[in-house]
Amino acid sequence: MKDTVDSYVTADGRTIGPVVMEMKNITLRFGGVEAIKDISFDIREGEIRAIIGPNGAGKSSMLNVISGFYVPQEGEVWYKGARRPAMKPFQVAQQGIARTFQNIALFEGMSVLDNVMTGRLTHMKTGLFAQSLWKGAAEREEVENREVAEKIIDFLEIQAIRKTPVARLPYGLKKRVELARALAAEPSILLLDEPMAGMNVEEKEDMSRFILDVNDEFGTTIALIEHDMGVVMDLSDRVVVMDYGKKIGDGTPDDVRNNQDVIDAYLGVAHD
Ligand SMILES: Nc1ncnc2c1ncn2[C@@H]1O[C@H](COP(=O)(O)OP(=O)(O)OP(=O)(O)O)[C@@H](O)[C@H]1O
Repeated sequence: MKDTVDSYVTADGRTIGPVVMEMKNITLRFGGVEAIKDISFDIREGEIRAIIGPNGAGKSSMLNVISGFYVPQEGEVWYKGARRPAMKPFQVAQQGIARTFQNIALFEGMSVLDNVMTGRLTHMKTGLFAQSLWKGAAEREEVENREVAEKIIDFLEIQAIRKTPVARLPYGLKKRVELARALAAEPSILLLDEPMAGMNVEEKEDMSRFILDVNDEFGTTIALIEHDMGVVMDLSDRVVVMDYGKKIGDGTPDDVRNNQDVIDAYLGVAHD
């Protein structure tokens, strides 16, 4: 039912809209290695969609296809009802798709606020030339960008460290700053690359809460990849499971939890 209806309301009262992104028969090779083998799935507006799988399953490769870092040899990416041509990552970002990275990619010497401001770059219309001609527009833009950045900093409860250089922050907070920077782009789809990796239990709980709050408050569609099946089950509306580059499960957390192929993959049952 959920695959065909335009929109539906979840048990916790959130509205999940129609399909916003569709991966159709994606195959990605690195030389002789097929990292993704003929995988199709979709992402609906407003949902939290997880892609999970054991080590080497192809999750990062898939996230990199969505964000434009890799162009698949076969298959199509459809976004907002149109086939997306091969694009550079910055063009994908301009289309409203923001991401975080597994190995935090922040400017360590810059303050939290300045890092979050870099997330506004895709929104900056006034180039250097225009700025020199028309200072007023550039100033207005700066004020607007700062307001968005400050709102997100408040929302993610990192006001107290807004002036602190990122290098001085513990790992869990750096991950939160990275989330803030991605959100500053006001994305339609937010891609999270193993947002809970390397975190302790408390930090994982915090991150889960912020992901849920972002989705609820801003209505942001979220697609995340995660190694650990447990942490995403409570968080996600639907889950794609990959193993050895193939899709072995796709559905609600309960669907995939009861899927024998998924159970085998996580228990390390031998493959043909
Ligand atoms: N740039 C690359 N060049 C060559 N092979 C690659 C490259 N990136 C990934 N692979 C291979 O593609 C397969 C899928 O890797 P990928 O990193 O997408 O899996 P993953 O599910 O994200 O793994 P992990 O959970 O360990 O991060 C692996 O066999 C990997 O060795």
